[in-house]
Amino acid sequence: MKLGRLNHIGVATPSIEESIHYYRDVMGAINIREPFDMEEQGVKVCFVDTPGYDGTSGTQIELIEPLGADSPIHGFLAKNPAGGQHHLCYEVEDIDDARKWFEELGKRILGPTRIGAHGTPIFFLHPKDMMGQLTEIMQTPEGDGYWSN
Ligand SMILES: CC[C@H](C(=O)O)C(=O)SCCNC(=O)CCNC(=O)[C@H](O)C(C)(C)COP(=O)(O)OP(=O)(O)OC[C@H]1O[C@@H](n2cnc3c(N)ncnc32)[C@H](O)[C@@H]1OP(=O)(O)O
Ligand SMILES: [Co+2]
Repeated sequence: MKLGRLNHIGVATPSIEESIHYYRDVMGAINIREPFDMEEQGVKVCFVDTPGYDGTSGTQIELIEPLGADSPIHGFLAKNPAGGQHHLCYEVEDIDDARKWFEELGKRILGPTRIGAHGTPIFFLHPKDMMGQLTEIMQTPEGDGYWSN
């Protein structure tokens, strides 16, 4: 398996609205995308571009706020009420190959492969098997050209 780009840093927050003010007014972020709900994933999501992000490549901050009683990030926010760094998301060329790779290494995969916030297949790896880091693996969007260079 080949490690791809760091697509985004997931940052849990009790309030995306408050976090937008922070990234805009304290951190001087220029491009803050429209928040959107992902009910099936139990989160409201808002992407903040970091310098160098050009719409397809570069790293974004992915702000995530709990959505619904079953949100998977309630536990994290109970332990970290102000929020904070929640997960890292790396790109891969083929999500099925990557899933097989981690399964063969005995890493716990959290739930099924499903469609993530960028509209491509993703899965999560348990932090306890990944040096303490909740890790999201995401397939690079079609037509991106990253893997053919
Ligand atoms: C999909 C849309 C979007 C995208 O990019 O496409 C997203 O990224 S959505 C992100 C939100 N969704 C998820 O995080 C799904 C995967 N997460 C989970 O299944 C849970 O959050 C889980 C299992 C990682 C943690 O569950 P819970 O909070 O209920 O806590 P546990 O007591 O079960 O945790 C066990 C153990 O892990 C530690 N932990 C929990 N969260 C994290 C974290 N983010 N980073 C590092 N470690 C974490 C927790 O403290 C426990 O450790 P212990 O030493 O036993 O206390
Ligand atoms: Co994510």
